[in-house]
Amino acid sequence: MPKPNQPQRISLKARPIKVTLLILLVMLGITSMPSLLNVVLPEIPYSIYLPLHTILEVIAVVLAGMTFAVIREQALVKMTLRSAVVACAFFAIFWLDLAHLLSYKGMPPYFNENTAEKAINFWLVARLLGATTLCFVVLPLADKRTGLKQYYAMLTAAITLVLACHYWFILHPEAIPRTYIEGMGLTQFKIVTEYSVIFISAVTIYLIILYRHFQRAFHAPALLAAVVTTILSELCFTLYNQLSDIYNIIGHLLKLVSYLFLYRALVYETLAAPYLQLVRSKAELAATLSATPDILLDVDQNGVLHRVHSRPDSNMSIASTHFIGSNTKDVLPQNIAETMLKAMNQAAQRKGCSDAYQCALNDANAAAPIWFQIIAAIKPNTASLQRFILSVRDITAQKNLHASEQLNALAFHTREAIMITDAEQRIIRVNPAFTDITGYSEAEIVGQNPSRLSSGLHDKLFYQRLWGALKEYDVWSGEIYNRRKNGEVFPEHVIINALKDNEGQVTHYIASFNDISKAKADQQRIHRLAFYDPLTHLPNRRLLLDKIVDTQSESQRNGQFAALFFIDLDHFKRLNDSLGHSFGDELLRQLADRLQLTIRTTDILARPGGDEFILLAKLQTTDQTAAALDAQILGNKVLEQIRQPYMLKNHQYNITASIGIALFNDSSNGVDELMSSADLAMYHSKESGRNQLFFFEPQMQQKLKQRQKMEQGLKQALANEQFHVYYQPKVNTLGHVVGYEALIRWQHPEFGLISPDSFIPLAESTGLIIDIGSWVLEQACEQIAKFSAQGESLSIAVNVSQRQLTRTDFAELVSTIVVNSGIDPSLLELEITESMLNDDLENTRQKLTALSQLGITFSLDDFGTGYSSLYYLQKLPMNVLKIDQSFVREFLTQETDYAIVKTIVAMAKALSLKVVAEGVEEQEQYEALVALECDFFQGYLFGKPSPLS
Ligand SMILES: Nc1nc2c(ncn2[C@@H]2O[C@@H]3COP(=O)(O)O[C@H]4[C@@H](O)[C@H](n5cnc6c(=O)[nH]c(N)nc65)O[C@@H]4COP(=O)(O)O[C@H]3[C@H]2O)c(=O)[nH]1
Repeated sequence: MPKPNQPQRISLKARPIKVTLLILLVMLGITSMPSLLNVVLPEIPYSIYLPLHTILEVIAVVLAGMTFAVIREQALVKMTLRSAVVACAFFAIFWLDLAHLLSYKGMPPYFNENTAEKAINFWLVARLLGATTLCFVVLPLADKRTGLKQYYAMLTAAITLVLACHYWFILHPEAIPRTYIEGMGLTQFKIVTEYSVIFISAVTIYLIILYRHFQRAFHAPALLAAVVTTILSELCFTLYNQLSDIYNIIGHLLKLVSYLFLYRALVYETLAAPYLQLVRSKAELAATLSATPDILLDVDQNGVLHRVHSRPDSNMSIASTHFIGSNTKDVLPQNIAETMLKAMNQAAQRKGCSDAYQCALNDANAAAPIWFQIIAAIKPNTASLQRFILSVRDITAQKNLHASEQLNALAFHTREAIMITDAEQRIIRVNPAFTDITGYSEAEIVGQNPSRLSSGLHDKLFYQRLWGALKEYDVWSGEIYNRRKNGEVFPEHVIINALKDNEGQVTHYIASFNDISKAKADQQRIHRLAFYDPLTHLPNRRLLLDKIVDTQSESQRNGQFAALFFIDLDHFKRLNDSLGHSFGDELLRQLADRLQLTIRTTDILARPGGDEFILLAKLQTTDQTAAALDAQILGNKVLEQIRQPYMLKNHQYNITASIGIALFNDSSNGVDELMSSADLAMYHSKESGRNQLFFFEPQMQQKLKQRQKMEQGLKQALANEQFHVYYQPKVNTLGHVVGYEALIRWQHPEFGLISPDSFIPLAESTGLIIDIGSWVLEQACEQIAKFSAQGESLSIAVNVSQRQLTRTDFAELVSTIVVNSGIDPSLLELEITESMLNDDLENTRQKLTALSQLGITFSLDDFGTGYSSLYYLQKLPMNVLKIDQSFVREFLTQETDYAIVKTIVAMAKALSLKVVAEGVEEQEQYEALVALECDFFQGYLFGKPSPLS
């Protein structure tokens, strides 16, 4: 059965038609045989011929009429050019054949006397029209749609043709060329006309074959048979001589057969095809329904079930058939019935089909809800109650799949890059994060091997271990350096999982990774900050201590010596004070670079802070003397390098350093002890005139131990009341005591009386100076109060350390003590050394100003040993300048010292400051200083520092 939508090719498979064509060919052979053999066939008596002709023609006329009627009906439903032309042509053919039948010789007169030519004329026009129509019918053009107007125009033309034929053939036959002459037979005109019909039919056959691939609304094999039969029929009409000739009868018979074929081709097809289509559609529908997993319900607008279709194997089929006649509201769960109603309402509104509604059935026995999809469609041509076809589909699996797909998709779109490969390690999928991190789009990387990302930084062994772990444990995680599309190498933390099937065969590998460049950079930054000095990028104290411990254990193992060099720059502070901190920093940077180039790569140069550097050098010898020699050579090299001039922003600067060296070849001494040893040696080097190196020697050890003991004792000294304040008098030009300087002493139980020079730096470095300083201040204030109580207005000068001064609450601390003591603040003088004043001068100024507003006075101690900056004198609320005793000591013999003392006095006068000369030990010094207009004097000449009894 040809499919309705496929072109109907010419195929003579249709059996009856094949047989008919065969019979026709045989008939052609038989009928043409007498002509070919020149045998004269016997004539049929006209009395028999006429009724026979009449019967055949009546059948033909009826067929033509039926063709018109059926095609016309069809044309009114679906008007194409073909149906319109065939209907109108067969309307004309019906009338022309009828006229031919009625005007046949021997029939009652048809309007006037019948003649053979009159019947032939109607016949010829009908045949020509029939052949031309068939020729048109096969053209693809005939499939075009047309309208009623065109149809009626064609019908009018057909009627006009019929009327014109009647007019000419009945009233004016003489105007028509002769077709038959009694006794002579057919004229040339008649034969040519018949051949014309044959020619047109031959063209039709050609066209049928030409357009055989077109889909056409007729049965092509039957039409082909009709056209072939027409040709045979026409051939017969060219052969007869007498009207009652046997060819004439055969011709009429063939014409009838041709009409039957035509009817089959055009009419039967148009009637049968839709019916067959309907049958086919029904069968297809039945097949579709049996294949559909959906349950189909026929429900009316009230919700009453009329029909149910479900597959026999559906688990709802039995139950559903029981529901017929029931209302969905009564037999279905409420939410399902409501959803159905919603779908039906929407379908009714749309006059068609609803959306797909979803609802869940929460079955108590089921682990999860069962999901349904419901679609309603209006059932056409239903009576008063609107009916709907509802399709109910179980979409639970689909829903679950969708949910799991969504989950998968969600999991796939993480910030973590995901790469999936097949078992052959071909990448089959990557996620957007992969593209973000690597720069490769999915299209670029799919199909490639992951080695495309390789950085080349890992060796074969690395990958062997990776694949080994994957094989054994199905998982590997670690850090890999890979390469981005732009060539940049980046670290990633990756987890690779091997996925296996039921047989244990690897099907996929899934790698998920994070770009840890930033984390690594942060880690490095934190490491740098924690272990390196930000200025010089050298290891800091913490890292150095670790390295010392490592080196100590290494030395312990191999007995080789190592040396710790304490390198302290000489008078580095001067650089900061004169040129500023940025110059100081620059020098430290340059120095670090230089020393880095001087030392071996195995040596470690560190900067624990300030102007201090520590060098840890492995000496690679087990002999102490050789080690000391090596260390000395290295130390001198370092000193030499440090001594080289520095270019600091166009300023040439020279500096020296003092180095202390401690050797070790075991870990018997702790790191702290080792550091203290080197430190001590460095101090020794400083004490010995700087710019040199000293080894830590055993006798230094004694000092070191002493220092450690002092440090421990210092912590308890205040509580144990071991401190005492000594007072040294200050006299005026008349030699009268005008005040005292408070100088602390420490009465150590083991070491006896210790001078402040020995423990103040220790107190400074440990921070104990804060409490000690406050204690001295309290003592001094108490003493002033005592003087005042005795009626003596004597001032006391108290030394202030840098650590005290830098405290933010310094001013409050001092003022509280002063206020609590109830003394006249102007009797308290705070001594500040110039070297304390470089850091944050403004802050210091504010504190001193606050205290000076209280009445407290200030003196600048050790003036002349530092930069003797006028700037400080100008900025700070100073009252007194103290000339350092180093100038006083030899000023009478040393001209420069004399000049300095003289200048300082003159400068102080100019700035309205009082001058105190320190360390006056001789009468001559005193007199000379008086002559130089010094205001006050301190020294052993007037009294050593001692307790006031
Ligand atoms: N050769 C010689 N020396 C003389 C003469 N007259 C005084 N001296 C000594 O010179 C030092 C003067 O004190 P300084 O310059 O403030 O130097 C002080 C001061 O900077 C510091 N100091 C003393 N007591 C305190 C204190 O309570 N707090 C703080 N922060 N530092 C203190 O310790 C330093 C040393 O103090 P001292 O050992 O008491 O030493 C005192 C004093 O004994 C003399 O004619 N010849």
